[in-house]
Amino acid sequence: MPSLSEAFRGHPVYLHHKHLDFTTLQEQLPDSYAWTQPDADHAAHYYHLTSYPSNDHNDDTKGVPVIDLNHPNAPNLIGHACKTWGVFQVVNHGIPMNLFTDIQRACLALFSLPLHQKLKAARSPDGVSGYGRARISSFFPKLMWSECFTILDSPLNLFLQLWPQDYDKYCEIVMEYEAAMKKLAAKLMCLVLASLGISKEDIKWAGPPGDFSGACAALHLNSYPSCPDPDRAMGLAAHTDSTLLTILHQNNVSGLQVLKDGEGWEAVPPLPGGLVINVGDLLHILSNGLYPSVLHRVQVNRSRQRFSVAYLYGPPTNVEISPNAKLVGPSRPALYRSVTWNEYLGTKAKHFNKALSVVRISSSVNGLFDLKEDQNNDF
Ligand SMILES: O=C(O)CCC(=O)C(=O)O
Ligand SMILES: [Fe+2]
Repeated sequence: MPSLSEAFRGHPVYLHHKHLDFTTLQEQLPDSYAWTQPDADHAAHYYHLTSYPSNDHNDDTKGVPVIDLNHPNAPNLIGHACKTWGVFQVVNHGIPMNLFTDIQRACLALFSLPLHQKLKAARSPDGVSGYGRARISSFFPKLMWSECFTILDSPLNLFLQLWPQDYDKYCEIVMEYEAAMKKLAAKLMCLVLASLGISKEDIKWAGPPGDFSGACAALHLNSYPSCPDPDRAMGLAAHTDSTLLTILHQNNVSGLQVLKDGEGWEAVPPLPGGLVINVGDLLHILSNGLYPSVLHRVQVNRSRQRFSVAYLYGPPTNVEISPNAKLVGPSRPALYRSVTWNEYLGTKAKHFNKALSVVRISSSVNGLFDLKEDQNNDF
């Protein structure tokens, strides 16, 4: 089985822009980072969207659902959130607060290093681990106001470059964070599957103990520096994740937005200790289109640096993911052909915003399965 690292390396995207030092760009937004003309309406200009007035009679318009993982009805609440939003926040997830404080400390230390030091751990042209721009940058003509540090498996070799003396303590934090996320992701998988009427026994790669130990994952440490002209800049452009699930921690600076069908962009406010859970493209496929993979983006602000840590979780790279048999029937044909994560990453690298439609086999059923054909999807 190819490791996730090998899977990425097999499907490179080309990030040809040279790196700029954000600390020297605090006066004026360079044209290469200006996504809108001065005075243009940001969201309407880019996505032909306007915010619709919210409908107070409908619970689904009251913001991204927040779910207590210890709630006895958690699977149903999660199912409803996945179906209507493709995203929810969880609290009472069992991850201790000090792990968030530690990982934020690591982010601050890492992104505060001088550019020449960060570039010692730069992503290689065909690789995915290390320091650089978001992988989705290659699909856009303008640059994003963000930096990303991607970690697959162990951060050791990368951190040795950044902190020849101090690498150990930061490695420990990242490894502990990854282990905690892996456990939580398995728990979330069980809840999400239960919400679809699927048991973990139905998912072969979950393994006999049902702990999903063969799962693969990557970690994105993201930094969004304060920006001199936030209305014209873009922190991270709209995309969906190529994962089953993404677990996202954000520091207490807002900026994340998700697209709610028929409503426009909605902010996902940071909750102390809360985690944002995104439905990714592979879960969309597994659910036979019942759960939309959420389109999300990040906006920046003038005065505060934002950090986020995204745990991108998927199956073993060579396992076929297809609409689950329990969700397929005469009145509900399979909407997608089966695809491995490895193959899907290749489809993403080539077709980006059309990747889901490339693996789709049936165009529409009673309007139930509403694929956003023109959305931007990426890891
Ligand atoms: O920074 C965020 O809130 C989102 C990050 C994200 O979407 C990603 O890393 O894929
Ligand atoms: Fe994302």
